[in-house]
Amino acid sequence: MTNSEILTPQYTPEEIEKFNLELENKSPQDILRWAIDNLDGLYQTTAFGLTGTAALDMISKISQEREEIHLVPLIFIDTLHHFPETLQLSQTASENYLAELHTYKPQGADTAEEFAVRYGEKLWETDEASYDYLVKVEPAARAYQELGVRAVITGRRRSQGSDRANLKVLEVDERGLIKVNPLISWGYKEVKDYVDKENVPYNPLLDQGYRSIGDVHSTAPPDPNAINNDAGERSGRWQGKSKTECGLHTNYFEMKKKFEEKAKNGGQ
Ligand SMILES: Nc1ncnc2c1ncn2[C@@H]1O[C@H](COP(=O)(O)OS(=O)(=O)O)[C@@H](OP(=O)(O)O)[C@H]1O
Repeated sequence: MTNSEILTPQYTPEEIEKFNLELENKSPQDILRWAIDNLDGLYQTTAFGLTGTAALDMISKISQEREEIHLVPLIFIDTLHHFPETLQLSQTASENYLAELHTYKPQGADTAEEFAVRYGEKLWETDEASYDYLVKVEPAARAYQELGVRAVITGRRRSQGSDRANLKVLEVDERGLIKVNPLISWGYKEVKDYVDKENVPYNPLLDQGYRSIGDVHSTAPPDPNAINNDAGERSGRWQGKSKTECGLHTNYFEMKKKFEEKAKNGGQ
């Protein structure tokens, strides 16, 4: 762990707890207004999932009501294994909303082929933890450091279940990074209704039955019975495995330590 990876706190734990009590019953828009007004170094980290695009639209409307041009800048981690539809949406959505987009990729690879040459074929099958570290965790940490990120808006919601069921509006991670979850209390249908009503651009794969969209090799449409059912929203991810998170929202220092120890032992 290097000291430069630990952020100076913006608020004490007691203040964060107090803000959480105040924000718990607020609308996503009010949570976003609060975040924009009260957090330094604020970015939106998004894979352009339905929740993230809804939040982007809300931020754009807040900027309009305040007659401000600048939106919260976006961070997209291009794992090199996304669907073409997701990559296209990252371009069209950021351009439509005039939002500054910072795209980060794994170190030393620009394409899936280059990634395979450098780190091994189908690394997600042979060493999933190292894959997660290389494609998401390390690029995100690099983005946070290079851009001076101190707080991020995420698209996680309680209704997505598993580890997310007990989310708080504000969380402070092990680095001191503040994570804001503005749509925390919305279900899938509420998000979709908002997106439809406000004509928010969304991933066309949703119209083919997909719900939660990550890498091509670990994403499938959920069972049709789970469609529009909150519990099933993320059931198309990592099918047949107990895994429910990609590492981005897991303890950073633990992920990094495991990866570095493995690398030192020649990947064993
Ligand atoms: N590749 C990438 N780049 C930037 N940010 C990302 C990425 N993957 C996940 N996220 C952030 O995590 C939110 C939840 O994503 P998912 O439900 O797809 O789960 S997972 O993180 O992939 O496990 C997701 O919400 P959305 O904004 O709705 O995409 C983001 O805030």
